[in-house]
Parts: sequence; structure tokens; C-alpha cells
Amino acid sequence: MNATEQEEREYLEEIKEQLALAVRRVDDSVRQFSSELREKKEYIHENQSGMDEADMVAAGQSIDRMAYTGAGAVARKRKLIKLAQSPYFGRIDFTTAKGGTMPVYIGVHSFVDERQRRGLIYDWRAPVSSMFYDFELGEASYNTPSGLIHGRIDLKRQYKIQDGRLDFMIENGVNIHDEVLQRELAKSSDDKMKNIVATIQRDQNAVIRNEEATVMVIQGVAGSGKTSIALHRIAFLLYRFRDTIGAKDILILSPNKVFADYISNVLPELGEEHIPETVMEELAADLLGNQFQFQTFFEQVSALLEQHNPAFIERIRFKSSFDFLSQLNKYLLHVENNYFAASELRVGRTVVPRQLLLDKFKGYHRVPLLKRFPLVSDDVRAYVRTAANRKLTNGEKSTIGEALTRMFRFNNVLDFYRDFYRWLGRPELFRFEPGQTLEYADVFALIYLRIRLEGISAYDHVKHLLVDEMQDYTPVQYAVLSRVFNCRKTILGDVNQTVNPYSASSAETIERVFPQADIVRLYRSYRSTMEITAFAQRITPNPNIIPLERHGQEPAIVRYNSPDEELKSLQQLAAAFKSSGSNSLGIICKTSRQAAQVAEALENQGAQLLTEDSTLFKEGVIITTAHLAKGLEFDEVIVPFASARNYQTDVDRSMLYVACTRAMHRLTLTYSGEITSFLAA
Ligand SMILES: Nc1ncnc2c1ncn2[C@@H]1O[C@H](COP(=O)(O)OP(=O)(O)OP(=O)(O)O)[C@@H](O)[C@H]1O
Repeated sequence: MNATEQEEREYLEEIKEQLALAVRRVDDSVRQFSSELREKKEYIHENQSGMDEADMVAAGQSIDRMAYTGAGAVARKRKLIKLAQSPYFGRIDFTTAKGGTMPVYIGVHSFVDERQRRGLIYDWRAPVSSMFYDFELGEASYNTPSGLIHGRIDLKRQYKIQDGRLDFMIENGVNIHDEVLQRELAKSSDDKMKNIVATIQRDQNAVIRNEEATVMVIQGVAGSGKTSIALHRIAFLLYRFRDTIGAKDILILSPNKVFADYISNVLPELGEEHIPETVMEELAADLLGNQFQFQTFFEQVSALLEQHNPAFIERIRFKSSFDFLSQLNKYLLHVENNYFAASELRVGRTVVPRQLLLDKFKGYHRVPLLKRFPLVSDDVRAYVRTAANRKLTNGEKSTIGEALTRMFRFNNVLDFYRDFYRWLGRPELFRFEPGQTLEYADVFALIYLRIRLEGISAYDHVKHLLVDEMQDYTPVQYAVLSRVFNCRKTILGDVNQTVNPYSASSAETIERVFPQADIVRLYRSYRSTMEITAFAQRITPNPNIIPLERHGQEPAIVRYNSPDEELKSLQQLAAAFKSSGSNSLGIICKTSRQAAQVAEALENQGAQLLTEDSTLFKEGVIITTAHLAKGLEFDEVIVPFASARNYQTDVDRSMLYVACTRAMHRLTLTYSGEITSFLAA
């Protein structure tokens, strides 16, 4: 051990002592709170009879306050204990232009020596900590609310501290992050996504700390850390704007419940509370007032995979286009200009001129069309009252309301939606009868019309919206999101990982809906070995991808004589995985039916079948579909049935790409018959 390392070990012990002291202090104050609380409760109990209502309310409030402060102390203790396990992961010695040098130790939380009023550990989100990610030795600067601070970094170190012990430390390399990053990436997977605070890369840091963007779109290749970055960005914004945004003010729109479970640990690990999340279907049901039965996205994709139906594809393709959204907007203009057949209205002896009705209707151009009628009706009543110089009877009032409503072509959103296709000259593009299930491609179009015709009570409590897997949402869905969520947004995805190529959106498509968006593109891929990344490129080439230099076994393609033999081999492969020491094996099929078949064949292997209804993600052997595996990762992936028969369409290609890019260290494809042409040599 050299002198430097000895010093660092001593410093670590010192910090741990300080942390232990801080824990004792919190314990003392918790004890004090609880005894005060007990005394207060006893006092109330004994003196209840002599207290009036105001005294009781005041006593209740003071108990609430004490309990709140006590809960805060308990949370602080939890953070201190966690910090003692791994107090910091980095250090920079920064000399300001004015000459003072300070060592800055950086950790997941800050820790202050309250007696000497100095920071012992800086939160990774603190302004000064940004230099750890942005600069090597030499000139450096960081932004503070009062301006840019210039100086130089004279020393930079990284540490791995686990269970309070220094595992290793790395000094001042030119490319300081790489070694630690390599070690992190070579590790086995977890059943939950990990935080990456110790190895955030410079381009990732810029996204995480961007405070200006109202809409941030992250288009990144598979495994580029999009989801990780987005969650760290949320943690950063919660820290930076802690006075105005809390965890409950954020909403994550995730593709499914399993994914939501997979990412659920990152923010709590970073000391933040759990963030509310929902899926598109839940949002849609709410926005449609739970009035319609509709197909889910998963069911739409399953239908595409199970059979080739050109008319169904045509409907999806059209309704996923930007042109569709433009046509809806044109139609709304047409409705506004043509569907209000105003005519002269008689109320008693008063005649309300047609032009007055038209002017009033147009005058409310900021109000959704169907919401204008009560307003115009009020105006007409006022007009009649003045003209006749008398009050109106109830009968007259309702006659006005009813007459105005009759002058508008339809009053029901579904009638307008059907009419839209007639207006387009394409009535065959809408397939729906009352009592039937609405196709998924119609759900958000109908919601969009509803918003434009009836208005919406926006989700104003949401102050930041996070949308993952952006490629799976269409322009009309984004148009809905933009109207419903009047807040900042972070939207991320990869157009190559769509599970439905007929409805995929790229960053450019999204930009058309959000012209103010800041678009960031990430090409460095961290998840998989170079061999796996190169293999996946054969399926969907992307010349821009930059794989991180990390090697492993070549992916294997194994042929069997029959599907039965193939299924039997899966049992052996699953057994081999169990003795491999890896944590997770994903057996990723194209369809739910195939996944169920594999699950049956592996019945005795303790494998878990993930379906559309699953809510939890665990380690071990997981059998699922590419659609559900999206966003997840496994140490090892097996893709069964990789035959020419099974993988032949555009949707199949997307599924195969998603499945293969879930593998971190090892990938095997099995098939019988001919290999899919996507992988043929
Ligand atoms: N800076 C980093 N340091 C350490 N690990 C990283 C870093 N960036 C990404 N990773 C790791 O790379 C893997 C992929 O990250 P993540 O799932 O966030 O990527 P993604 O772009 O959302 O992937 P996909 O779109 O393929 O689902 C994860 O294991 C993550 O921990």
C-alpha cells in the first residue's frame, strides 16, 4: 500500500467515524422527539376534559409537527447509514482562480460537518460536482447560480467503497472513467436497474444537468443509457428545483408494469421518493372517461405478429403518420367553418339574427367547439332579454339551448370521428360498431378529437413528464400528450427498437409535434459486449453506433433437426446457465404463444413466464416476448425459433433486434429448418 492509499484509508475511517457520530446525534434527537411526543399525548389525555375545541386542534397540530420532524430525522438516519456503506466515489482537488484549494469528495448524498460548517461529502448533483464528470486534470469550471467559477483540477481520484471498505482507488488517468466503467459493465445483471452516478459520462452528464430544455428528446442506440440518464435527470431536477418540484409532481409513462418495476429502485437509491408511473392504456382509459373498451398496444402488436392482414396494417400505418394528425386538424377547421348551420331563431316575438349566432360562435374561437354552445346560449338569452325587455321563461331558455345544439351537425365525439373518415373519402379506415372493441390505432385519435371538441381537464399537477420508449408512440399520441401535460418533458427512445414498424416515431417526427424540443443523440452503447453489438448490427445496421470496448464470447447460432429437439435443448441450456454463476437468463420469443410453449417445456426448471399481466421482474430464468423484454437486460439471452419461417416480416425483424440487444454478456440463437434471412451469411 503506498502513502497516498494509506492516507485515503485513514480519511475514510475518519469520515465513517463522523458519520457514526451523526447517526448517534440523530438517534438522540429521535429519542427526544418520541419522549416529547409521548408526554404531549399523555398531557392531552389527562387534560382532555378541560380543553376546548381550539386547544384540541392546536394540540393535534403540534403533535403532527413533531411527528413530521421525527419522520424527517428517521429518513436522515437512513441516509447516513447508507452513506457509511459507501460514502463517496470520487474526489477532485479544485484550485479557484483566486487561489484557494479545496478537496471535493463526491457521493450519492451530501454530508456536512455541522460543527465546523464545512462540506465533507458533496452530493453528485451539486454544482461543484459537475466538474468530476466534465473535466480531467487542468483548467476547469462550473456553473453556480451566481455565475461561472473558473479554476483548475490538480487531482482527480475514483474509489470503489463497499460495506465501508475501500475496494480500490484509481488515480488521475487521462481517461479516468474507463477502467471503473469497464469493471461496472463487466458485472452480472441485477433484478433492478442500478444507479450509474459513479461513472456518468460527459455527454450523459450534459443531458442529466440540462435545466433549460422544455422538451428534451433523447434518441439513443440500444444500451446507450437512455433510461438510466432519464432517471438521473429526474433526480437532478428534484435536487436543483427542490423548492418547487417534489417526487409526486413527476409522472413516468412507461411501456408496461414489469419495466416500471425494473426501474423502480434507481430513484430511491439516489435518495428520492418513489415517482408515480402509469402506462399509455391507463392514461387513455382516463381520458376517454372509461367509456370505451379498447385494444391494448400489446394486443395490436400480437395481432400483427400472428397474422398478415394488409388492411389492418394499412389502418395502423395511416393513423401513425404525421399526415393523419394534419388531416385531423384540417377536419376540425372544416367542422368549425361548415358544421354550424346557424339559422334565424325566434324566441317569443324576438328574432335572433343568423349572423349574430355565427359571430358569437366564431368569437369563442379559443373555446373547444362543443363547449361554445352554453356560452352562445347565454349570449342569446341576454340578447332576447334586452330586446324584449323582460325575463325569459324556463321553457324559452331551454328552447334556445336545444335549438343551438340542433344547428350543429353532431354532438357526440364518436360521430365526428366516423364523419372524419367520410370527409377524407376513406370510410373503410374506421372499423367499429357500438359494443365492439376500439382498435388501438383509433384510441388516441378519438382522444385528440375529444380534447379539441370538448376540452380537457389537463393534468396540471404534473410538473415533469418522462416518456420512455418514445418510438412506440405516434404523432397523434404526442399531440395528446402535449395538450394534456402542460409541463416540461423528457422523451426517450430508439427508433430501431420499435415493436411495430408501422407506427414508429423517430426524434424527427416528435420534433414536428414539439418544435421547441432539444434533441440529443447518443451513439455509445454500454450494455453488450462488442461481439453481441456487432451481431445485432447484422439484423438492423446502424453505422453510427459506437460499442464500448468490452469483449466476450461470439454469439452462437445452433441448428436442431426438429422443433422438439430444439425445445429439449432449451432445457439443457437453462440448466447450464444455472451452473454458470450468472444472475439472469432471458429466453426471448417472438410471440406470447411461443413463450408459453417454452415455459411448458421448462416447467421443472423454476423459470418465470413474463406476460402482459406481469408486474414484477426477478432474477433467474425468465421466459418472455421481445415486446415485453424491451428496456430490460439479461446476462445471457437465448432467442429460440430463429428460423426463416418465424422471422420474416418487418415486425419480426424489429422483434429479433430487440431480443438480441437485451444481452449483456452472452447470446445464443436456436432454430430448426432454415435460419432467418436476417442472419443468413
Ligand atoms: N455511464 C454509465 N456507467 C455505467 N453503466 C452504464 C452507463 N451508461 C449506461 N450504462 C449501463 O448500460 C446498460 C444500458 O442502460 P439503459 O438500459 O439505461 O440503456 P437504454 O439506452 O435505455 O437501453 P435500451 O434502449 O436498449 O433499452 C445498463 O446496464 C446501464 O447500467
